[in-house]
Amino acid sequence: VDSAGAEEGEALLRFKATLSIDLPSWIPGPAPCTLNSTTWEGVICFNSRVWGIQLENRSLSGTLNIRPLIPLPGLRTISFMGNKLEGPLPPDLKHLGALKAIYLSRNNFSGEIPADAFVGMRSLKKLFLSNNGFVGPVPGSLVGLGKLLELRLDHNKFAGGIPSFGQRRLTIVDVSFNRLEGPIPNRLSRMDPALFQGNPKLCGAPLTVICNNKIQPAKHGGSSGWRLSLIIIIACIIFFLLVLLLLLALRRRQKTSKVIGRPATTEHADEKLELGAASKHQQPATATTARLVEGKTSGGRKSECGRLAFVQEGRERFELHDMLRASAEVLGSGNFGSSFKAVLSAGPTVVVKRFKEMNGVGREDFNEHMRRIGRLSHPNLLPLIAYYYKREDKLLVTEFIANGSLAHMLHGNRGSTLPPLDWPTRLKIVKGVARGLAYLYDELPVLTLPHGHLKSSNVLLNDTLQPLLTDYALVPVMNLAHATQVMVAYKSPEVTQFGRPSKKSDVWSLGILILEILTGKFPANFLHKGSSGSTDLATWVSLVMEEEWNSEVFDSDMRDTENGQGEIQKLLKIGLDCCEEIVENRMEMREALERIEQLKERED
Ligand SMILES: Nc1ncnc2c1ncn2[C@@H]1O[C@H](COP(=O)(O)OP(=O)(O)OP(=O)(O)O)[C@@H](O)[C@H]1O
Repeated sequence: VDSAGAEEGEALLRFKATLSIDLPSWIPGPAPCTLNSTTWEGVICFNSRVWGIQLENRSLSGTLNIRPLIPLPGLRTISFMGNKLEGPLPPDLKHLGALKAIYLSRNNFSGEIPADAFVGMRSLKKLFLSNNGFVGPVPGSLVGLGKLLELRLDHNKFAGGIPSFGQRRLTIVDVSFNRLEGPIPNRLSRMDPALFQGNPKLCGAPLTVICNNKIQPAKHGGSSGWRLSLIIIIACIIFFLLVLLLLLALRRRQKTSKVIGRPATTEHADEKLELGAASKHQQPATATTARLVEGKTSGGRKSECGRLAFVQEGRERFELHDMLRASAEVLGSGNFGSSFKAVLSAGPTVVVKRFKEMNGVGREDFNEHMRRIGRLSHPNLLPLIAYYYKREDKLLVTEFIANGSLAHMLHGNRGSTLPPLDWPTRLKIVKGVARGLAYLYDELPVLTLPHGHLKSSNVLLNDTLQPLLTDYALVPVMNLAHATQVMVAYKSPEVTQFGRPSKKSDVWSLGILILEILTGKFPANFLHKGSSGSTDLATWVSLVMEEEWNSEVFDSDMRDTENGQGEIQKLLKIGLDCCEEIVENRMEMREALERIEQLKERED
C-alpha cells in the first residue's frame, strides 16, 4: 500500500469538503495518481504524485482555503481561474513553498495582500492575480523570488509604487489598469508598454511619460532607478535626433551624387539603375541584375564602374557588366538590403547581396577584410566569391544554393518538393553549423563575434542537406549602429542588458538556432525587430524552458525519432545551456561543439 498516496487522497478529500461545489469523481478508495485509481477531475498527476490542481471556470464561490493542500509534497501548480472566489488571498499560500505556478485570475478576491505573502516561495515562476479586486501595495516579498518569470497583476486596484524588481529572469510584469504611481523600475523598462497602461500616475520607460521630480519615488522603487530611467530617456531622445540629422544629411548627399552622376553614364545605358522606374511600374518576374541592384553603373567616374574583386583562386571569373546584364530575380530583402539570384549566360548562377550599412571601415580596410574572408575554407561555410566596393553600398557575390535556407525548410511552405526534416537530418545540420562556427572561431581569433549574424535564414542547405553558413564575419565592416539594431548576436542578453557583446554571444545564437531546429518554432520574429525585440526573444526562450519536457515541445514534423529520444533530449539541453543568460556560466564555442559531436542519431 502506498501510504503517501493514501495521505494525498485524504488531503484532497479534506480540500473537497471546503469547496462550494461537488466533485463526484473525488471519492474515498484508491488514491489519485495510483495505478488503480479512477481519474479525479482537475487533478494532474506526475510520477504517481499529485502535481497540480486545476479547477477553472467551475463557479466555485466563497473563500479559498488551501490549508488542506499543505501535505501534498509534489504539488507544483494550482489554478482556480475564472471562478467566483472571494475574500483575501489565501494566507497559507506561502506554506505551499514548492509551488511553481499560482493561477487565481478572474475571481472576486479583494483586500490588501500582506507584504510577506510570498516569502520563501523560492520555486515560484508564475503568479497570475489579474482581474480581481486586490487593493493596497504590490507585496514586497515578490521582489525576493529569484525564479519569478511572469507576474500578472493587471485589472486590480493595486496602489503605490512598483517595487524594485531586479530578477534577471523576469520577462513579463503586467500591472496594467491599477492605481500605481511613480517611476517604473529600470529592470522593467524594456518590457511592452501595454503592460503598464491604465495607471495614469506611472512614469518612465517603457512609457513615454517622463518622470518629473515632484513625483515621489516609489516606496520600494529606490530613487536611483527612476533617475536612471530619466537619463536613458534623455539619451534616447538625443540619439534619435542624431539619427534623424544623419538621415537628412545622407539623403541630401544621395540627391547630389545622383545629379552629378547621371550625365556621365552613357556606355551601358541598358545597365543603368532604373529602380525608380521599376518601383513605379510592376516589377518584371525576371529583370537584369542591374535593374534590380540600385545605382550600380550610374556613377559617372570610371572607378565607380570598376571591376568585381575576386577573393578566391581557381574560380571561374566573370565581369561586373556580365553579372549586371544577367537575368536576375529577387530572393528576398533582409536587414541590410536585398539578395538577387543572377544567372550568367556563360557562367555560374550566383547570388548578389547588396549591403547598405557597410561603412564601418574605409576602402583599404574593407578590401583587407574581404580578402581575409576569402581565405576561409570549410565544408560548412558558403565561400565568398567576389565583392564590389562602392562608397555607399557594397555587393557581395556567392554561389546560389538551390535548396535555400534552413528557415525556409523549417517554416516555409511545406508544399515544397522536399519532405520535412527528419531527426537525423536535423542533427546533421546542427553538427555542421557547430563545426562551421568552431572553424570561424579558430581562424578569426581576434574577432569578438566571429559570426555575428547566425540565424536560420543564414544557414543554407546544399544538395545533401549539409548546412552552409552565410553572412559570417561581417561585423568588423558594418556600421556599428545598424549592427546593434539588427544583427542577431547583438540581441543576446549581455548586449541588451549591458551593451557588451562577448565571445560567447555567438554561442547564445547557436542555442537559439538549436531550439528553433528542435521545436520548429520561429523565435518570435525577433530577427526583424529592433532592440526591443529582444524582450520577445527572451520570453520565447523562457517559455520554451518552462515547458514540461514532453514530446509536444518538439516539432511534430520531425520524423525518425525512434530510439533517438534520449539524444534529442540531450541536444535540447545543449541548446538551453547555450542560452544561459549569465555569460560567465555559458559554455565556450569549443565545448558546445564537443558536446554536439558526441550526439548520435540513435542510442546504442
Ligand atoms: N547563396 C544563396 N543561395 C540561396 N538562397 C540564398 C542565398 N543567400 C541568401 N539566400 C536567401 O535569400 C533570402 C534573402 O536573404 P538576405 O541575406 O538578403 O536576408 P536575410 O537572411 O533574411 O536577412 P539579413 O539581411 O539579416 O541576413 C533569404 O531567404 C536567404 O535564405
